[in-house]
Amino acid sequence: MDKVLNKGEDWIQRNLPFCIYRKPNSDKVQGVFQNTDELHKTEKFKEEGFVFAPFDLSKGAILIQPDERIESTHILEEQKVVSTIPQSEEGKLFHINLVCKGLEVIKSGEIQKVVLSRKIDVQTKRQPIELFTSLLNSYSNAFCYLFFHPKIGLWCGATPETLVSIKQRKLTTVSLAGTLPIIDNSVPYWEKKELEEQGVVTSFIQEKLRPYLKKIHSGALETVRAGKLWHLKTPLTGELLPDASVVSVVRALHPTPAVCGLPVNKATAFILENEGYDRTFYTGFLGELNLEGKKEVSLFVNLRCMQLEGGNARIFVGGGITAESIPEKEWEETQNKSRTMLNML
Ligand SMILES: C=C(O[C@@H]1C=C(C(=O)O)C=C[C@H]1O)C(=O)O
Repeated sequence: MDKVLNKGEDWIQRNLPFCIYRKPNSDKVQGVFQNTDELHKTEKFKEEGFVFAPFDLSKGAILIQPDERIESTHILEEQKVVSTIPQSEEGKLFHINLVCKGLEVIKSGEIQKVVLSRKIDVQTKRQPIELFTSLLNSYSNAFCYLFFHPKIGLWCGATPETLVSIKQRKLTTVSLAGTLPIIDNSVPYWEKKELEEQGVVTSFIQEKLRPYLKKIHSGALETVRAGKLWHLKTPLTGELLPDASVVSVVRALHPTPAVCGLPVNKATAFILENEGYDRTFYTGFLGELNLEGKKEVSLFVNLRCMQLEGGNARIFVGGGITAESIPEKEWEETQNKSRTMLNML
């Protein structure tokens, strides 16, 4: 077995914290391993390590200290595993009611957009390293990871969404929203609803970043593939002003309306009151923090992910609700999104 995967396996056996991961379109698998089971947190994002932050950032972002770091090259293999797990209709009524409630608040004018989500519990016999290998082979353009901390749990995912990357003071992020299933590989026709929804996310990010950047450049709107789904994406770049800190940028961006809603405070309150479960680390973010002493970060939004516990896999899925949303379609969208992880089990 590959040395990074081997070490991950070893760290699970030894009950020690680590994250192994591969960045989008890279063949490099990297690992950050901590030698004690201490739970470290970061508030200022100035430390070196791997950060794993919850949706509710006030609960504190976890930091894995880079006591050991290794990397290797992963050669893609054809993915042979095809899931036999059927899609369940469980939770449909609750989710549809939740979307209807969201729509009422949107129609009252109090909220413009809210991202509503749910969890799906399924049994699996697959082992964490085996699952991570399947993610690597199936989702080459995603950020694939396997995270473990004995005091937090075991998570894995293949996210299509960058929160923010900062290299030599150059900032890169994306506005990602709008979802359609991939059918026959043909590029989809985007309706007004999706285009508007994604436009709102783009404007929010631009506004939020303006105080920290010299200039902000928006690239062309693209249709991108994430597993069996299409999304709309606008790349955004800029140069950080000399006094702009990483923590201020992260706090300005998180949570974006792609995972929370608008206005952020009201959408957050609606989510916490009505979703009926705790998102914990789903729609939080994760990634490299100042590794090798460089003031560089590479953070991704924790989407298309699941938490593994014993033989249970808890998959998390959600979607943006706006005035034009149709509850039944929103349910289907979460079903489609769940396939990204379900197909690995
Ligand atoms: C919330 C999720 O995805 C987010 C919501 C999207 C949407 O509403 O269309 C699209 C991509 C993500 O920004 C998820 O995958 O669970």
